Amino acid sequence: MPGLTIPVPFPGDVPTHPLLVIDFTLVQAGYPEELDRLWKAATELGFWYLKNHSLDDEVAKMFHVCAEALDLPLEEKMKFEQGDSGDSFGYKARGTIATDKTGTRDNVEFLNISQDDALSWPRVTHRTYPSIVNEHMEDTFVPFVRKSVDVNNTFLSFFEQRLGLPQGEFSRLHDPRRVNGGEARCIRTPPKQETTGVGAHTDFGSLAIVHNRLGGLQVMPPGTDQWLYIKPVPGYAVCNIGDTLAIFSAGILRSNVHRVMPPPGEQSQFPRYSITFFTRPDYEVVLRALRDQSPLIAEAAAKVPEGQYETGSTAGEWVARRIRNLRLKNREGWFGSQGTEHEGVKGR
Ligand SMILES: O=C(O)CCC(=O)C(=O)O
Ligand SMILES: [Fe+2]
Repeated sequence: MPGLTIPVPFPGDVPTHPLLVIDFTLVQAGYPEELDRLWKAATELGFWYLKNHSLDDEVAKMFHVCAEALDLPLEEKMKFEQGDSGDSFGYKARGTIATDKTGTRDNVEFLNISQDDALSWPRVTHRTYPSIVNEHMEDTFVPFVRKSVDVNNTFLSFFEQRLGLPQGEFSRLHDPRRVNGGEARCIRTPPKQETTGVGAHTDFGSLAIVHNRLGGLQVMPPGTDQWLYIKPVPGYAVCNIGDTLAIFSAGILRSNVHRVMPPPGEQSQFPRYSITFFTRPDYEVVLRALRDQSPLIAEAAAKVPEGQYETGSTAGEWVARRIRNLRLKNREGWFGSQGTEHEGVKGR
């Protein structure tokens, strides 16, 4: 299957950023040293490698089925396009969002399958998908979503405990039984690209688990202005914190800026696929720093300008607004004046 195995290794001569490696089995077992390292990763860079996540089989199937789905004729995929009204689920065609302040069009396409639709299958919660997705809901999407939800719930329980929140608070805000924005995403970038794939951004939701075979993902470490590749390591996922956890924790959990560039060196000759799972809060949850529930968060919130982490919006509205603002059709007249939708949490 083209693009799914690693055709050529990641080059040794491009600048990379090391990530802490977190062993999921040790997190589950509550090893204090592993938990300390996870906390360090989540609060300093907001990114870490995850090993022993036991998602390998599910991820292999996802790469396979997603490649087939993205191979469908454009006309067929367009029947499921996410549109310009802020919906995330469905197909996103190439060239529909800007990757920089001048309005350069992106060159990635992706397919987002809602967590709710996978978990309620065959009942539709949000929308329908191409038939190849439906055919593989039970053997591919549902198991991938279930296991990914479990991994992220383990992280959420630990973060809420370390933040001093009441037990079960993050589980309550990310309750899979309520309607939420969680989704599985399959991305494809064509080979031989020279421009940015996914522009600089922070993630809209709470947590992401990214599975990469080819390079391309880059982070800008805090306090620098340099982009560095995150080297894909076979069997390791890359996890990162998104904006909604940064908001709930008044910035204690770090949502760091990242982007996707063409794979480096010889890898650029191949199409790039990536598979991500995003956990997002339930639609009805109001996004604000949870200062009244944790002295630690109250202390952090007191150090930033009043209202910085008070969005006044529910997660459903807030994420939809961020997505709407990305779509080029909604952005006429933006370029040159207002910048991009990529500057992180600024009370939007
Ligand atoms: O493709 C990747 O490596 C990461 C994609 C990403 O950052 C995103 O979809 O938010
Ligand atoms: Fe991202």
